[in-house]
Amino acid sequence: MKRLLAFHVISRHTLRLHPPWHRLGRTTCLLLYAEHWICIEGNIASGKTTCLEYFSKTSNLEVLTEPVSKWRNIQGHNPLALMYQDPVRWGLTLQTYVQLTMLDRHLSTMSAPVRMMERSIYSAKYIFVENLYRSGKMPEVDFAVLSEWFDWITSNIDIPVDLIVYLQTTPQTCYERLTQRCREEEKVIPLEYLETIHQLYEDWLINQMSFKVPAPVLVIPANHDLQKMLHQYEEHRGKILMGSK
Ligand SMILES: Nc1ncnc2c1ncn2[C@@H]1O[C@H](COP(=O)(O)OP(=O)(O)O)[C@@H](O)[C@H]1O
Ligand SMILES: Cc1cn([C@H]2C[C@H](O)[C@@H](COP(=O)(O)O)O2)c(=O)[nH]c1=O
Repeated sequence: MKRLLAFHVISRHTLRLHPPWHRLGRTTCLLLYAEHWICIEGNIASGKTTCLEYFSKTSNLEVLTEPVSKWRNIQGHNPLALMYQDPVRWGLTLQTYVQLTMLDRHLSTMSAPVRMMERSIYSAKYIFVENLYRSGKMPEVDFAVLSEWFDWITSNIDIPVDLIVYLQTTPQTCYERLTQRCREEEKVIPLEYLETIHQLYEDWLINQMSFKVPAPVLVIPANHDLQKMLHQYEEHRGKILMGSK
């Protein structure tokens, strides 16, 4: 039992950064693989936070929401609002901070064997940085700096992801939910923006033709009303939490 508790506070990256982890007992090493890391992915306002909220009532499960509040307030500045106002000028600023805060989430000490996290360092790069760059709103040099940072992080630090749950919606549904949520910074978002983000997600996770997918993908259709969504989460509970069929 002691070993089990000890295991909970040792994450894989800690072991990697502080060798020699191979000296740990055999039991500990076996238990390492009992960890289960799930990332919930989807377009803006697709229902990720709502999904996390629902699963947060599950025992032995830790939920990590996106650090949006940090993106809206760093020492009194709002890089999220700045980016929407002037993406060419502030895209790098926001995305640098997103990358840092996502990495911090990935590396934070686990308090339960199952961890469910909203988005990931991967989608920040493959969806949002990529979108800024492809749409001509991120200068080439900014994209190069972010890309080198991302490549360094992902080749030198172990970022375990065991399952990606993709909440698949239409851009129109997200537009309606986003309008209803009414986050101040996002009032300038047009439907076309959500269409582009949607396509980037589809190419990454469904068509798997743009970037490496770091884990198996479970697709959950997410246009449905809340009741049906909760029903679907129950249906998929085993698959999501344990990776079982
Ligand atoms: N299945 C659903 N049907 C209708 N509205 C929903 C549904 N899921 C979430 N919402 C609402 O849509 C908005 C965005 O949901 P949220 O969970 O914050 O999305 P995300 O975290 O993906 O941005 C919120 O106002 C939320 O209450
Ligand atoms: C990861 C990431 C997010 N954003 C923006 C997109 C949205 O306006 C918010 C996140 O809200 P959501 O409801 O959880 O989708 O942040 C961004 O601009 N860049 C990013 O890398």
